[in-house]
Amino acid sequence: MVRRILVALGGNAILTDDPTAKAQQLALEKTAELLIPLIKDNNVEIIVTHGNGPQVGNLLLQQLATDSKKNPAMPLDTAVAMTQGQIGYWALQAFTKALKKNGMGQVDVLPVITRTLVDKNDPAFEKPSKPIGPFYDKSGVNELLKTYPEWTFVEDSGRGYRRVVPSPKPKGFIESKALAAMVSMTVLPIISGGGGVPVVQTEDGYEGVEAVIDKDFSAARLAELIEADDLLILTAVDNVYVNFNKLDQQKLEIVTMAEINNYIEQGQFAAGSMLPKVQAAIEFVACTGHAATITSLDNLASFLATGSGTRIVP
Ligand SMILES: Nc1ncnc2c1ncn2[C@@H]1O[C@H](COP(=O)(O)OP(=O)(O)O)[C@@H](O)[C@H]1O
Ligand SMILES: NC(=O)OP(=O)(O)O
Repeated sequence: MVRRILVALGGNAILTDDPTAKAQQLALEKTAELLIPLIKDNNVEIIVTHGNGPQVGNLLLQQLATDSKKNPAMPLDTAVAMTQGQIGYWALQAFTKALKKNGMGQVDVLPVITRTLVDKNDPAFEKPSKPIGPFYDKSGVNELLKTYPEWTFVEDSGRGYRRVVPSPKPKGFIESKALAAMVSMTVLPIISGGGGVPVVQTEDGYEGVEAVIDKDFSAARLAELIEADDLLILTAVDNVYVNFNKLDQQKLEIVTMAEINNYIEQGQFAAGSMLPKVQAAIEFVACTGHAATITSLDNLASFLATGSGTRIVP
């Protein structure tokens, strides 16, 4: 039986300390190599989705640095599509190379631009919560607020401040039939990057909106759509912790839905970073009865060998 795994790549799988294209491409090459043991000789097919928070925020800043009349900044939905294309292209190069090197050149890697439906009345439009772009210290934030007083910033898990934008919940995929049909042993789809381009329904179709969808929520929905056996959320930490970053922090290994919901009620997981991952994992487990795992790329080998990482089970 083929095991189907939806892999959601977090920011650090793509962007490390160096935001140059070259460094991000190299990071993705390393990521692709680390994912190969998952599929090689294991009768596993993977479907990859990825974040775009750092890249879409950086792209907006880059655009604001030019003459706005001659070269206007693109709206956020277009910037999401641009980063889907950007990261999709890098992933295409990286995964093709890794597959070929490991004797799986018959697999075609296929990144696609896709749209994700959101509700135009989602309250998230009034309450920006999705961190994008670089981290700032307090003085950097104050400096930016002089030019962009309408921007909102939040402190992000002890790592500094980041701009936040609206992040409505994904309600479905416009291209759902094509996405489901793409999954096979000879295609490695890179889909719904950056959560998908956010669109709302209009009388005659769909219209892009100013938002960035959380890729962990869209990953959970996507995993349900393609009937994945596993949802694997890869981020910078090997495990989810309670009392994170405190002296008595404790890593979670196998954790039931009841236990994890209890930790959510205690406020153990930071909004905009770990909370959406945990909530996305819960959604997948509740909907499918399968387990979901949150771990790091570096821990992948141990995950394969022993199932290590934080595994949320029914
Ligand atoms: N309770 C927690 N346990 C583990 N990590 C947490 C916790 N709360 C916040 N975090 C932070 O959340 C980060 C993952 O979120 P984020 O960086 O937004 O993800 P992504 O990898 O998708 O970009 C971790 O690297 C860690 O710094
Ligand atoms: N769109 C999104 O959730 O991106 P990150 O995972 O990079 O924050």
